[in-house]
Amino acid sequence: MDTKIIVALDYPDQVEALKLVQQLDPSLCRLKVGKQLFTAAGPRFVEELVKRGFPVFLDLKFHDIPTTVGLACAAAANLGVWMMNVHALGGGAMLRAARAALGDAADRPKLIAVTLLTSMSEVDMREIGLQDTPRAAVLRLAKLTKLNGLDGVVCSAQEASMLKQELGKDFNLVTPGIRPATAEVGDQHRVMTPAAALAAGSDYLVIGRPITHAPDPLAALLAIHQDIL
Ligand SMILES: O=C(O)c1cc(=O)[nH]c(=O)n1[C@@H]1O[C@H](COP(=O)(O)O)[C@@H](O)[C@H]1O
Repeated sequence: MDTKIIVALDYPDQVEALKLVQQLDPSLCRLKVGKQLFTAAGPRFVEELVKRGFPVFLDLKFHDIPTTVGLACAAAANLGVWMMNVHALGGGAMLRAARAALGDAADRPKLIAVTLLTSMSEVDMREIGLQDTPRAAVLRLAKLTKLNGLDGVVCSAQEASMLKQELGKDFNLVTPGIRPATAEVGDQHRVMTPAAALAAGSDYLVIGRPITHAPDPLAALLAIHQDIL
């Protein structure tokens, strides 16, 4: 099965992460390694997950000068990951450098750009000088991302139907901020349930705490699968 669920392995170290990974297999979910686990466990752990057959999304959200980001993307590709990301706010030159670093082989990693973090509200945007609405900012950054040859964006599911319509079905939409109806929202602002997110056009659902903080994470993952059948 080509699963659309990406479990965010937001754990303090590889021992904790492996407790969940050992219960999973690649037909159930893809795995995301983000800043916390990567900083603690390092690239060898990413390679271990790849070796176990999981498509791995390396979520380091690169945002730096174009040369640095290009070199970082090339290093990430060497780990054998399925997907990686950068911040669209890094600008066109940075996006082009990231994309160029991955080459054109059929099995290159997918490269996506974060538009506006799902934790950001309109109030947060004003604080950093962004004067438009979240939808307008996301659309603008997604267009910039597509123009520069990337494979898709990270956005909230609340923007998914607009982006599918504007940017076409082949442009991947990866949506965090996914909350089953009974889950706590936490620090996320622009959230949606798994079924609603898929109906809106999300290609992949990134889900962390509703699974990793559940008393039985595997049961929580299986319940989400049931929900979206
Ligand atoms: O790039 C991401 O994955 C990401 C982008 C974004 O805008 N918002 C967002 O929450 N994420 C990541 O998605 C995951 C969401 O986790 P939960 O909020 O626990 O489900 C975290 O690992 C975040 O780092």
